[in-house]
Amino acid sequence: MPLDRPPGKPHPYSDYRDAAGRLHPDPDTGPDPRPSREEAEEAVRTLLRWAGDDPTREGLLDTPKRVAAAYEEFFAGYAEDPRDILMRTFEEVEGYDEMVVLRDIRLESHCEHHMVPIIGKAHVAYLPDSRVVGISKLARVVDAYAKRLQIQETLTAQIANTINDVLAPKGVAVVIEAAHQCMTTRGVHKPGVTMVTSRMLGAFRTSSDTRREFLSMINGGG
Ligand SMILES: Nc1nc2c(ncn2[C@@H]2O[C@H](COP(=O)(O)OP(=O)(O)OP(=O)(O)O)[C@@H](O)[C@H]2O)c(=O)[nH]1
Ligand SMILES: [Zn+2]
Repeated sequence: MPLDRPPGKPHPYSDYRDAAGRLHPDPDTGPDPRPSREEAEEAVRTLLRWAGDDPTREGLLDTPKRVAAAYEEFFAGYAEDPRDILMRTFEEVEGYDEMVVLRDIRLESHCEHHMVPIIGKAHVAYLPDSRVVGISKLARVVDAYAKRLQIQETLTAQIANTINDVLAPKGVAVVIEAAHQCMTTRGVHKPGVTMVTSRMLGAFRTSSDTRREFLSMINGGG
């Protein structure tokens, strides 16, 4: 069955969908299969040699295995469909039309330019219309997108757009504040710099009162 994959994304496993919109069941055996674990470990040995070390010395023998396991954690988001996370538990509610805000969600991601950590926090809010989700699901959506190679702008927009699409709320707001290790431990070497990005949709975009209420809540005023 032909799989619909957005252009310019070589291995976003969670975006492999069949014609019915279902995720491809197994990216390891599907078309354009994922490299094997052995190939990944061999690539780590190559990088170790390139860095100037000896992958056969005792301290490095298990390193390729550890790095592959760490990559499974860092990039677990490719195997997740953030839309499913939200669809699993949404409920219809009546009578609650106030803002729901989850602030200070720990964020761990990796920059797509240098593959080094982006560490910070995300604040997510929505104004329910008829659907609400278990709040942990908002944090899971943040993780599902964060555990991929990212730039912060894309990450921010993906989280907001997904919540907007699935919950169809009156509005969504996402703010991310993060430090990029590619700016602290290499390159320009500027520790203490925080990048702040936001995406406001619906009422958060059109109503300055709503936006202000959200910003005051994430700044500790709520
Ligand atoms: N807009 C944006 N830029 C990012 C993000 N993460 C890293 N960058 C920047 O991406 C840019 C990549 O620039 P290049 O000139 O291609 O790479 P580079 O030579 O390694 O750049 P330097 O970091 O300046 O040494 C750098 O300016 C990074 O600071 C992000 O999330 N958003
Ligand atoms: Zn970077």
